[in-house]
Amino acid sequence: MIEKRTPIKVTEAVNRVMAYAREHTYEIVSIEESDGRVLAEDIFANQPIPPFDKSPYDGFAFKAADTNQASQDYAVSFEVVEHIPAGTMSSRTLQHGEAARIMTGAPLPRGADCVAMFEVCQSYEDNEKELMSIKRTIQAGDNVNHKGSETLEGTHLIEKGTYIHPGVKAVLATFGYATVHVSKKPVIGLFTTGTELLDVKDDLVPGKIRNSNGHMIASQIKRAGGEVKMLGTLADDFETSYNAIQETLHEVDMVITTGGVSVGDYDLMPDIYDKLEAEQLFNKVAMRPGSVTTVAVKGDQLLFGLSGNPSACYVGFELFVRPVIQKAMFSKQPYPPKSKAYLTTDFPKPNPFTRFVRSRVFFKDGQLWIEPAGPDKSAVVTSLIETNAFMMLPGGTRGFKKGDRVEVIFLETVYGQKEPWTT
Ligand SMILES: Nc1nc2c(c(=O)[nH]1)N[C@H]1C(S)=C(S)[C@@H](COP(=O)(O)OP(=O)(O)OC[C@H]3O[C@@H](n4cnc5c(N)ncnc54)[C@H](O)[C@@H]3O)O[C@H]1N2
Ligand code: MOO
Ligand SMILES: [Mg+2]
Repeated sequence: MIEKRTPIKVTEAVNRVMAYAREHTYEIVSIEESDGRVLAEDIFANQPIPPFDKSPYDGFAFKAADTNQASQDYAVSFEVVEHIPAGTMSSRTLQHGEAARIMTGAPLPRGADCVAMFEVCQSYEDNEKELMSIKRTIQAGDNVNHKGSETLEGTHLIEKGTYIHPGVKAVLATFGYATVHVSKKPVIGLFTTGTELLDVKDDLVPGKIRNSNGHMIASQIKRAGGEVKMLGTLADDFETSYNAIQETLHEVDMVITTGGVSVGDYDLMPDIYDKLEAEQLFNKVAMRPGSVTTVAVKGDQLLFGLSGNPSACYVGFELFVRPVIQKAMFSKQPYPPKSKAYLTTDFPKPNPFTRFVRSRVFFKDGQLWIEPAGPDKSAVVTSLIETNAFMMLPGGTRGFKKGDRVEVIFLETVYGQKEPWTT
């Protein structure tokens, strides 16, 4: 008699796993190497932006009050007493009737309170003196980027847990962060299991297949932000598999195995978990594919027993492993974002369990549409080519029609959402 497994809801399974998700430690990397990493520190403005009153235009700086009498019929003249390129502080204080020729980004000279663009000024020379005239009034503060007008010193600007993208890097550079505290990538030990598995370099032989899960999951780990420790393929032999898994526990933050979690004669993972004295959080989830996904915990270390079937394996990773990796990296939004889209085609299959259909989501005419990416079978690998989302169909439903609104879980995005979604 095989053991009877009791399926639990996906949401409950995710919650059980996330109860063991922990923030990891940090490491320091150069700003150049920080792309795609996650900030492990809050960033406060250690200076105002801009750090000084500066000109946003190429033009002239002067005292605005000097233009009070100016009009289309009456030009006010200034003597141009200095030139201020960007990067240079003026050494003098402007007096009434004096102007400084100033470039975009240059600091305003003392005594000046406005800037007029070249386009509204007339430059000329008289008696070897450099002069400028203007036929309009300018108000104090016009065309000045005031110190601190963008950001005051001390402002909390970037939250720990923020994904580092080009815009974040621009701000880090502004504040002089040559090195950045980023979350250390969690190291995930990855075993593939199955006597039938060949290496990617091997020629096919009868009865065997190439190991695709290893490369797929390694890539999913990297996409989720983790670091992979490839531990190779284990034949379906209890002792060698048990020893290999046991030995690796102290070298990695968590372990993923693929295959061997169902009820077959060579599905060894449940017994390996028992011998490891790891507690199984669940061994059956009310979902398709990936219903046999098993997660165990030894001490506080998570062991993910993903299904051997490629699509089930893929789905199991995104639902259960990805949020743990995200949490380890301080993400405040560890769950894949969810929205709704219009179904492009009939999907007549009934859904006894929550179904995660590997799908392609896209925009058309301002609406989000979703279509199944290929045959919806757990053993299928080719439907993963076009997959950038899951269509999540609730358990207990009887099939869907073209044009129905269905739920979408996005996979190809670095932005998650704060709340776990419910099925
Ligand atoms: N009597 C029952 N049989 C099965 C059940 C069940 O409930 N009762 N569940 C089915 C479901 S659902 C799934 S999913 C699979 C899960 O199988 P396992 O997780 O035990 O995985 P394996 O038996 O090791 O392999 C299944 C399948 O996947 C292929 N595979 C395995 N590893 C890889 C790899 N690295 N790369 C590519 N393909 C791989 C393997 O050759 C098998 O074809 O069990 C059902 N059976
Ligand atoms: O767990 Mo299986 O993937 O439901 O097909
Ligand atoms: Mg099996």
